[in-house]
Amino acid sequence: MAQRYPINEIFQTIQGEGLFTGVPAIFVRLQGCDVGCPWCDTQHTWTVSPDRETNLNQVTDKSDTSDAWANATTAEILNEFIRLGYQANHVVITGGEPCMYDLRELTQALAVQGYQSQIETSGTYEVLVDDAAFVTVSPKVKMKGGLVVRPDALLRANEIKHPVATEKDIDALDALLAQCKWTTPPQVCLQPISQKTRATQLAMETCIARNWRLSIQTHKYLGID
Ligand SMILES: C[S@@+](CC[C@H](N)C(=O)[O-])C[C@H]1O[C@@H](n2cnc3c(N)ncnc32)[C@H](O)[C@@H]1O
Ligand SMILES: Nc1nc2[nH]cc(C(=O)O)c2c(=O)[nH]1
Ligand code: SF4
Ligand SMILES: [Mg+2]
Repeated sequence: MAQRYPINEIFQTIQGEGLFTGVPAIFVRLQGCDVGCPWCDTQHTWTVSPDRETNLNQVTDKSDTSDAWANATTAEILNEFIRLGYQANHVVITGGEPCMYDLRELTQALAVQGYQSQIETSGTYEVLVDDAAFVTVSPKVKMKGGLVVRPDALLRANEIKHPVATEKDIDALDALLAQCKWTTPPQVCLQPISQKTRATQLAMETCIARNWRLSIQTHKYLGID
């Protein structure tokens, strides 16, 4: 039986974060996350509630954020891109926590159809994706229930996009980086949490000192999805 993915929303916009900032992208947001970051900007995706299941056309290009979700196969997801006339060839799979699901079928099909896929993950689950997928791991400092960033997820990362509020977040990142033995180290980006002035200042200063990249959530400054 074909794998199904719980879809919170599908929409086309500009990638607002990380190394691909500015790239037109189709976003596929999956429902479900048990990491519980207190500052998470997508808390409506945390719970997969059976009584909030709906049809796929209700969650594509939806105008508001909601916890409604639709189960869809890879073929149905790809058909939605065509039906909606999307032109972007970069596809961002995010959530929620997309790596709660086996993403190999979806990312392999995207590659066959000529799309480049990018996964946004916290690194708390095994990253099951096509070899060609670009993986962005966003480690979290203190996670609920003792969840940790998996070393294998960090090793698969093409980019580490670390959320920053205070110095302790930089220290936690340094400790993580010291543990990993990469042959090609991933790009490190610092992303200030919730556009806070102090966090942005700290992230900028640290990026300059370490030669890292600053990732501001440009879509929030632009007022787009
Ligand atoms: C909503 S998460 C979904 C994907 C996955 N669960 C993760 O955490 O990477 C997407 C990205 O948004 C970041 N993020 C979430 N809330 C944020 C906030 N308030 N300020 C800055 N970044 C935030 C996360 O760290 C992650 O890089
Ligand atoms: N424009 C835009 N860029 C993004 N980059 C990562 C996002 C996410 O929620 O994972 C996101 C998002 O929600 N919107
Ligand atoms: S892991 Fe991602 S989706 Fe889950 S709570 Fe944290 S920021 Fe939100
Ligand atoms: Mg977002």
